[in-house]
Amino acid sequence: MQTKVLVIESSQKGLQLVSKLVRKAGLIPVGVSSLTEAQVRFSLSTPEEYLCAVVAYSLPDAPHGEAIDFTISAFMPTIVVTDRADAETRKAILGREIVDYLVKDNHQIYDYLSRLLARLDKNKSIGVLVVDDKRKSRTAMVSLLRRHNFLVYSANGQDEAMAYLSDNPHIQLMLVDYSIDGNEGIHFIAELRRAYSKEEMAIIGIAEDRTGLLPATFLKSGANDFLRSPFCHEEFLCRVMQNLELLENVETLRRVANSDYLTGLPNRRHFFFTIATQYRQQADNQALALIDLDHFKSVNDTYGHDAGDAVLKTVAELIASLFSDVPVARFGGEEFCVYLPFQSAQEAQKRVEDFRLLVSETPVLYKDKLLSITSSIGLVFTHGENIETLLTEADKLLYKAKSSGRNQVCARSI
Ligand SMILES: Nc1nc2c(ncn2[C@@H]2O[C@H](COP(=O)(O)OP(=O)(O)OP(=O)(O)O)[C@@H](O)[C@H]2O)c(=O)[nH]1
Repeated sequence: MQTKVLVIESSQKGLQLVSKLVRKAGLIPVGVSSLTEAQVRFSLSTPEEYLCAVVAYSLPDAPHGEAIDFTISAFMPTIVVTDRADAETRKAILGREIVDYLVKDNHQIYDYLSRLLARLDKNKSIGVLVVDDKRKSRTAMVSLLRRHNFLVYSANGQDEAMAYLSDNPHIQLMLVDYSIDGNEGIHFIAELRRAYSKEEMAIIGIAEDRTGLLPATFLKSGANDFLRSPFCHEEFLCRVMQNLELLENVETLRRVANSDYLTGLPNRRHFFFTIATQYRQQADNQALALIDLDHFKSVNDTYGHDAGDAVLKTVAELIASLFSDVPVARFGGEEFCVYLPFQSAQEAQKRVEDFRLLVSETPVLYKDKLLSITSSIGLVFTHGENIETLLTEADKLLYKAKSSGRNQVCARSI
């Protein structure tokens, strides 16, 4: 597991600060104050354990970036921290194959370093596709992206790019050059947008653009962003990072909007949306189970609200594991719902009955107490009714299960 970050910094204060940021990113700092110490530490450990290195440009025993050369030669993605922002130092740093460099002149850089470290870890599972017909610029972009731990693919035109896309669903970002296949870059992006929304695939258009007109054309054709070439290393990486962060923020919002905060199961709205979009054509042979825990109020009253929450989470886990192949939801309170498409009445009845039994046989451990729970379930089968009718009928059957003594499944066909 690559969870360690080698921090080489001679100032004690700097070492402490960077180590704190490394920990904040969920990683383990290994701090040393000189190149010699770094070499010793590294020789005593397994290289694969290191995600990257954060290295001060100038150290007492390595005044001209020699520590950077060491970490790069040890195949560690290297982030450089420096006090100096002069052109000569910048040139000396960027001449090496580093991930990025940070000048210690304001506090924002520490926030940036924190994001960068978290990204290097996440990037290992993110695919980036470079589509450019010019080998030199394609290779340069690939090299920059690899240093950031991305899974990088490169194509010289649309056909090759499409082949990569169909084989690699983890590709989330594309860099598309204007000039591919005879200046077809913009057209290609417009075509890509038929299959991939801006929220699922970020596309950055690239062009030399002497006219000033291309950025708008790219953006109007579906690109998330535009980069004018030749571009500098830093702008390229900032845009890549920013576009991926945007994609992730959208994904987080979507997840929060679609799921129940306590159990993580889909919520009622998302449940209906899934059924409406994924099962629209298949109304035959479907079943719906409405599940309600028995005497749940007394769990809260006797053991407290936290105990009630623990019960709800356990039941949600059982639902998620037994019905992982079908839409499920927490409707609210202690009520859950399971939709079973393409299943005979016998199959659905067996699955739901197995679940009821499992709940009754799975006491929930809360602090030092074992809490027994049971559930009542209304189950309805149909060959053609819509989901609203199924729900109304399942509700009636649930009421019957409650009034007939609880801990049972009441089922019927409609
Ligand atoms: N701990 C906890 N309790 C909740 C939550 N949502 C709703 N409840 C409680 O769930 C209880 C539901 O009580 P009732 O509707 O009377 O149902 P019951 O006690 O299970 O009775 P029957 O359904 O008739 O067996 C109420 O006390 C709610 O306050 C939650 O997220 N966490």
